[in-house]
Amino acid sequence: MRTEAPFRHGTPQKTAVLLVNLGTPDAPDTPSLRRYLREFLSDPRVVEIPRLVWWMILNLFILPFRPKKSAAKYATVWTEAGSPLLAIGHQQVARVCEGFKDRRWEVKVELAMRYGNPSVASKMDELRAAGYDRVLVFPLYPQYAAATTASVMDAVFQWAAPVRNLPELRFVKHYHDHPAYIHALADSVLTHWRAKGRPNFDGGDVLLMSFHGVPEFALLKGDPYHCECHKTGRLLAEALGLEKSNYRVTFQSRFGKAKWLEPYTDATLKALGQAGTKRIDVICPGFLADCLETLEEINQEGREDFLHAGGGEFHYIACLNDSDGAAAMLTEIVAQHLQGWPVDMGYEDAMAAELAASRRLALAMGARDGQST
Ligand SMILES: C=CC1=C(C)c2cc3[nH]c(cc4nc(cc5[nH]c(cc1n2)c(C)c5CCC(=O)O)C(CCC(=O)O)=C4C)c(C)c3C=C
Ligand SMILES: [Fe+2]
Ligand SMILES: [Fe+2]
Repeated sequence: MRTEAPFRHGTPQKTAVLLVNLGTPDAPDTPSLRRYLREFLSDPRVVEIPRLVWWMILNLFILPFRPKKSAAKYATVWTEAGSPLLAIGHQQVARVCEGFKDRRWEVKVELAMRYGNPSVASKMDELRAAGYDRVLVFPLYPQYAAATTASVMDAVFQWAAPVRNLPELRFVKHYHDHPAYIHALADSVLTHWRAKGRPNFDGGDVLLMSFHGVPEFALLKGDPYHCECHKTGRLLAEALGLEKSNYRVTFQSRFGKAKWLEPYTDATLKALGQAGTKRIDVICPGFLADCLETLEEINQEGREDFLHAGGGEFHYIACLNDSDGAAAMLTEIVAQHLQGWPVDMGYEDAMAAELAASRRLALAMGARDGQST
């Protein structure tokens, strides 16, 4: 148990939300990748192989080779603001803060990464030191998986173990079928179709929904991830008015030799290309933010697989990122989970927020009027 500051009576009740995503290396270079992959792949939630056997495989066969290859891939998607996953995460935090201001809510929003920086423990420490006595932990994965969502929960419990005076804690488990999530996804597809034209589904075009894979044994051992991905796929197809033959649900990013959830995205892309499919649109609904797995694996490698195999047009539909749909959805889901916790601003802050909101509205209307002339 750690030594803590003495308890004080009468401290105001404050609420915080911690958005958590997977994590990313600090830089697209081999040492950073080795550090990141060591932490990520040492998590027993991620690789469920007996520890001693896995320790040998990881240290003898993976960490000497994979970091260099992965660093080269990260370099192709790295931006001036750093890793896309982290940079977009910060934008998402800003959008949720805006959403709260509009609701006249005073809720602190922070971002943490399950692996790498900023760590879950460092953010929980900061929140506790600043007196946040209620924390909603929101793993940003729409579909629950032990390898991702439960691992975020583990990180919070590990942080909590030596703490005496714990904050109240809540967790979002998943939102794979939340109407605001499905609506945001459908809206992003429709926006893409408005800009690029709607695929000719009667002519065999396909909307491919690619989710990150997990080993097949996870499904057999009771992990709901596979079912939740399929439910998201079905609800998105319904929202778009698609027939079953118009879309596919596939799984990407296979790691290691075991059988993973099928059908695999890369094999499907090649098969669709070989079948002479004229156009496919690819969306990755399981990723809230664009990252290596979407920008490199799908939009670069997947595109090449499809076109090389003889496919026609390849369209990549970006993740929800910091879109209005993502902002509305995140704010809505957080609001539902904060019920009963103190969130309201004091009078003066509420007035300032009112002013800022009317300024934003005036600016938006000005921009709209400017566009239409
Ligand atoms: C969206 C959900 C994710 C699940 C489920 C998931 C499971 C999972 N992943 C690996 C191995 C790797 N994943 C890597 C990158 C990566 N994975 C996710 C998301 C899920 N992973 C994201 C968002 C990212 C990208 C992070 C970024 O910085 O952009 C990597 C690292 C990259 C590489 O070296 O290829 C590995 C390795 C396993 C083993 C697993 C489930 C059991
Ligand atoms: Fe992954
Ligand atoms: Fe299933």
